[in-house]
Amino acid sequence: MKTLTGKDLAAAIRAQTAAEATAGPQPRLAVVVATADDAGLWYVRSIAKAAAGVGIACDLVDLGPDARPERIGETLTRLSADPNVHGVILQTPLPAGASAQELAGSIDPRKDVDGANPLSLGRLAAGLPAFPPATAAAVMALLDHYEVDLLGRRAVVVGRSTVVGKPLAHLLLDRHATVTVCHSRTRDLAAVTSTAEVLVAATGRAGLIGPAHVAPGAVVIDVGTNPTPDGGLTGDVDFDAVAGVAGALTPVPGGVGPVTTALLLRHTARAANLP
Ligand SMILES: NC(=O)C1=CN([C@@H]2O[C@H](COP(=O)(O)OP(=O)(O)OC[C@H]3O[C@@H](n4cnc5c(N)ncnc54)[C@H](OP(=O)(O)O)[C@@H]3O)[C@@H](O)[C@H]2O)C=CC1
Ligand SMILES: Nc1nc(=O)c2c([nH]1)NC[C@@H]1CN(c3ccc(C(=O)N[C@@H](CCC(=O)O)C(=O)O)cc3)C=[N+]21
Repeated sequence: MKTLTGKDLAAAIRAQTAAEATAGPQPRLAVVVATADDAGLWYVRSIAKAAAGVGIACDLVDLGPDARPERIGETLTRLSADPNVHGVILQTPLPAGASAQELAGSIDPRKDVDGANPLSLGRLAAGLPAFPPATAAAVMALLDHYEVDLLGRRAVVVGRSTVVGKPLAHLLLDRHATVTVCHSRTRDLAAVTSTAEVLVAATGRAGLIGPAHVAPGAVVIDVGTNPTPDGGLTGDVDFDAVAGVAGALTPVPGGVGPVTTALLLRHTARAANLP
């Protein structure tokens, strides 16, 4: 079994991004936050740190956990109109009553570096240029980096969220995989997932995917980042058990996560260089 780590790939993407970011005017990413959620704030801090490392300016726009949806929408509109800002993301979770999907409609698609605007998802589905969500792009980057063949292969995605499952299904389809998307209402999940040559888990359910879910030799990508009681992080895949069946498997931490952050920054540098 091969462990598909993301750390070296992320470092390579960051190095390339640093070169792109320093070639022209400094790219600027605005991160809009309206949460007190620990995981959300951890991710925001890690974005800020990584941005500093590649020469991208990162503005945290903290509206507080009680921000009203109108204020969040106005902020996204203002940042989208600001010529000094090249990338805009809205961190989740949001205050009760605020819809991330609805609000992300206020992010200019040209600055939508995490593919959150429904227009971006529509363009992706239509095969038009758009930034895919960084996480979905990270899964593709890992598959490409490890030269996993997709043409005509059976790919199964577990999870149908707008952030991961749905956009990823489109990206895999574009690469000519035969794609099946599973979710919480899927009957006999293991029967479906065990047909996959490429299996992606993005459910937020620690250990959901066990050896019975995986075909011998399959490539398994674990998107899940689930907090453990001891303050650590674990995936949706039972790593040790599945390692005995899979041909290749991404670890958590050290798999999709670092590549996600690196690609968010790459998207920001590219947004700054759009004609
Ligand atoms: N590493 C990274 O960069 C990132 C990691 N993540 C992680 O990925 C995971 C998924 O995130 P996200 O997509 O936002 O989560 P959501 O909660 O939005 O979606 C989860 C999806 O999994 C499905 N699901 C839940 N339970 C089951 C089950 N028992 N069997 C089959 N399907 C199930 C849900 O089905 P239904 O639609 O029916 O409810 C839903 O489609 C989380 O752990 C998150 O932290 C997310 C983004 C980035
Ligand atoms: N619209 C949206 N886009 C996201 O990209 C998004 C989101 N919503 N909601 C929350 C999740 C979570 N997320 C992570 C990204 C990187 C790591 C990461 O780099 N983790 C390190 C480990 C960190 C540790 O060890 O604590 C790793 O996996 O190696 C984790 C989690 C992005 N998310």
